[in-house]
Amino acid sequence: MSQNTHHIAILGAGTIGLSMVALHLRRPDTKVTIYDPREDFTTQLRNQLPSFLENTKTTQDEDQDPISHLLSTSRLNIATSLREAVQNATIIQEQSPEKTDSKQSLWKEVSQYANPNAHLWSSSSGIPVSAQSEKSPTDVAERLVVAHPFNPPHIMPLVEIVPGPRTKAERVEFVKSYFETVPGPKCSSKNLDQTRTEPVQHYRPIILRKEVPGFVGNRLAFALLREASYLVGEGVISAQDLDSLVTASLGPRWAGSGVFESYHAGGGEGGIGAFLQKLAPTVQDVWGQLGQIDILTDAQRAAEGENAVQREKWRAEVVRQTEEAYGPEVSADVRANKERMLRDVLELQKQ
Ligand SMILES: NC(=O)C1=CN([C@@H]2O[C@H](COP(=O)(O)OP(=O)(O)OC[C@H]3O[C@@H](n4cnc5c(N)ncnc54)[C@H](O)[C@@H]3O)[C@@H](O)[C@H]2O)C=CC1
Ligand SMILES: O=C(O)[C@@H](O)C(=O)[C@H](O)[C@@H](O)CO
Repeated sequence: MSQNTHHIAILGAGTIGLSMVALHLRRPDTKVTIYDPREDFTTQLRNQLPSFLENTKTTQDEDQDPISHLLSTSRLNIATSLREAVQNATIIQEQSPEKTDSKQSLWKEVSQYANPNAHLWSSSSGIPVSAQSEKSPTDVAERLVVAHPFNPPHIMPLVEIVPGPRTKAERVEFVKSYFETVPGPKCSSKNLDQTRTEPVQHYRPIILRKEVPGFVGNRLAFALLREASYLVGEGVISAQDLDSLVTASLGPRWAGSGVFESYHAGGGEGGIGAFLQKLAPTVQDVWGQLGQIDILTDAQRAAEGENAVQREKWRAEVVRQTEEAYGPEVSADVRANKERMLRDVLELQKQ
């Protein structure tokens, strides 16, 4: 194994943190130190991490307990404090709870113990660098970049890179080139052509040109979630039928062509310009009538009391119907099947 070029401190090893560990360990030139304050962390690590690693086949002996193998070779290390995790790291990546004050405190503590040249990455879904670095020394704002993954990062290729207004360009270039050179997951389906001789880039980092709350991926996803929730709440369609509608149309379409390329094709002669011209009345009608619903914070709900019920009546219906269709939570078997499908779809995209 090559000399460890990258020593990565993973702060927060929940859903995203563990998936990121599997992602980073696919590079032969990395070692990972994990820190998480939860009391049952080591148990959770041993129970959960192997399923992520099985997709990446990082151990030579498939029968060997992968965690013990990684710990014995020091490719994986467990820290008992944040200070221990970051003190020798070249890259520090947080996957802590999506709370601004929590991330601000984390970076402030990191700045006390980390190497002043360490790269600082946040996996946040929507909290920008400018907010996260507010309580830290200036150099944190210059080093910190959001590298927002889509779940599960050990498989999903998007890394949404969101620099802050003071993030130095070389920090952005580094995170982009790092993820571009992370090997992809193994494909699951044997009937896909596995004869490729040259590796194909798997991760697709995309750099945003300015900060916006929610970045881009989640703004798009949450716009669809809002309309979908409105339509279910109004009784127009069931949650399960809406999901089927998406997987029978938009889902497969968008696996091959994005929003604008799809409408460019849909416009026929004249492309998207013609599409927008021809469909303008219908599109404008729909845009003018999209669902205006709210999702309240606990504080807002408490403050509004009875009124809150009206503003978010859709929520109870969406939860009820989704649980009725799919059970109280997604089972491990279903999750594994969806991941297998995802790996195959991504393999097809490369062909
Ligand atoms: N769950 C998802 O689908 C995605 C989540 N994200 C983002 O990733 C981050 C983590 O999300 P999840 O993994 O879903 O959360 P999670 O709740 O599964 O894991 C968070 C972990 O952070 C630990 N933690 C709490 N305080 C900490 C601290 N001060 N230092 C280190 N660790 C600490 C907790 O013990 C927990 O294990 C959030 O910012 C979230 O927005 C990004 C993309 C997708
Ligand atoms: O959808 C995803 O995987 C990411 O875009 C997210 O950030 C998550 O959905 C997040 O919003 C929920 O934790």
